[in-house]
This record gives sequence, C-alpha cells and structure tokens, in this order.
Amino acid sequence: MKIILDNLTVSYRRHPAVHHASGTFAEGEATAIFGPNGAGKSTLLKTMIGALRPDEGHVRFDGGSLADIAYLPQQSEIDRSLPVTVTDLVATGLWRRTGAFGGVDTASLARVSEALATVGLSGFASRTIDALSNGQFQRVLFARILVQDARLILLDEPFNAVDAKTTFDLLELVRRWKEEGRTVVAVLHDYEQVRAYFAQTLLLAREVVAWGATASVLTDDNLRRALDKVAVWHAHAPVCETAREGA
Ligand SMILES: Nc1ncnc2c1ncn2[C@@H]1O[C@H](COP(=O)(O)OP(=O)(O)OP(=O)(O)O)[C@@H](O)[C@H]1O
Repeated sequence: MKIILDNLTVSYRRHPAVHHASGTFAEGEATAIFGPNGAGKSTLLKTMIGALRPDEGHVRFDGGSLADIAYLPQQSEIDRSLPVTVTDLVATGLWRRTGAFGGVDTASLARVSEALATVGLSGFASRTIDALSNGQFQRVLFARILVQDARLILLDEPFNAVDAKTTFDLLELVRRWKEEGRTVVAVLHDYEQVRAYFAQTLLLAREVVAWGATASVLTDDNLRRALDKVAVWHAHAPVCETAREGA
C-alpha cells in the first residue's frame, strides 16, 4: 500500500509541527524518517494513523486503508505496568480478525507462539510484561506486529534504549517485511541503521527537506539545512497562516 501526503500541515494550538508536507511513501519499500529533535516525525506518524487531525491537506492510502496499518509508538508512550502476560499482549495483534472479545483459540495461540519464537522469546509466553527488559519488551511488540500481518508498518524510534543484539535481530525482521512486499516506515536517529536497512529516506525538519534514495537525501548539505530549519522554528514556531484561516 502506498501512502501519499498531500500538502499536510499539522499543528498544536495552531503552531505547525509539520508544515505543508507533500510526497509519497513508496509501496513495498522501507523508508526512514530522519530529522532533528522536534522536527515533527512523531507528529507525522500519529497523523498517518488518524490520531491527529491535519489543519490542512490529507494523508491518502492507495491500495489499502487505516485498518491495514500496524503502529508501534515510542516505548515511553506505552504503559508497561499493566498486569498482562506476553501472550495476552501479542494476541491483541489479532483483534482485527477476532474482535476484542473474540477470545484466543488454538489457531491464534499457535500464531502467537510462532511469532514469539521468531523474535527469540519462546519460553516467555506467560511472563507479565512488567518483568521484561527494554529489549525483551520491544521483541514482544515486534511479535505483536508479526501476528497483525499488516501491509503497512509504522515504527516510532523502535530501537531507543534497546540493546545492540536486539536491535540487529529486529532490523533483520524489518528486512524480511520489506522482502515480503510490506511497506515499512520508521522514525530513526541512527544514521548507520538508516543507510544499512532503509533504501528510502524522508528528511524532515517540520517541512520536507529531502525525500528519496537514502544516499542522495542524507548528504551533509541536507543535514545542515535540516538542523538550521529546526533551530529557527523550534522555539517560536509561528502560527501557520493557512491553518489560522481554516480555524
Ligand atoms: N502534545 C503536544 N502539544 C504541544 N506541542 C507538541 C505536542 N507534541 C509535540 N509538540 C511539539 O511539536 C513539535 C514536533 O514534535 P514531535 O514529537 O513530532 O517531533 P519529533 O521529530 O518526533 O521529535 P523527537 O525526535 O524529539 O522525538 C515539537 O516542537 C514539540 O514540542
């Protein structure tokens, strides 16, 4: 499925965090969203899943819909104090098929077990999620994405505070998803990870600085332009005039 941003502006109290962004996330590609802190990366993902409403412009899905998306928020936004088991959490990835109260049948349990094995967590099925390390928890969330079987996978800083071995294993899963023809979009801060696993990059600094083949986007010149843009806008982002007209 292809995702098209059409002149997208998203604001917090009319101060734009994403400003007139246009472009296309290519189908079956792995695209990194790269940019300085405060560049609007998380805001863009939240708008793509429908959690934030644009002031102006649209997100369009070509060949799919919101229901085909698996979204992984930043770890800091997830409540890990809930007394749920690893199996319970991974099984929520099946809700789209079973409904929230559909129960977990034998076939579903088999899918959950298989996903846990794939992420190297066989034997963790009945642990509660508060008893996991950051890396183990992130493996569980990737297992949940596996059972979701989504065409579009959105990941927000998936390797933050995650150990090197887990990061490597989960990046290999990203590679597999791409080989399976899924569309993967990930917010990342690690330049080497982007270069090794993401053929496409969107460099965002509130506005689109560059978008295309990673090698041509992540140039010194573009990175400097991105930093300059965010430095100027970050502290006193002005009210967007077009957003104000629409408000
Ligand atoms: N709920 C909110 N209310 C008001 N302003 C917000 C809110 N969330 C984000 N912002 C502001 O919007 C801008 C973009 O934030 P966003 O989290 O999208 O950036 P980011 O590129 O994901 O940053 P980081 O790399 O630090 O996670 C920032 O200036 C931020 O302070």
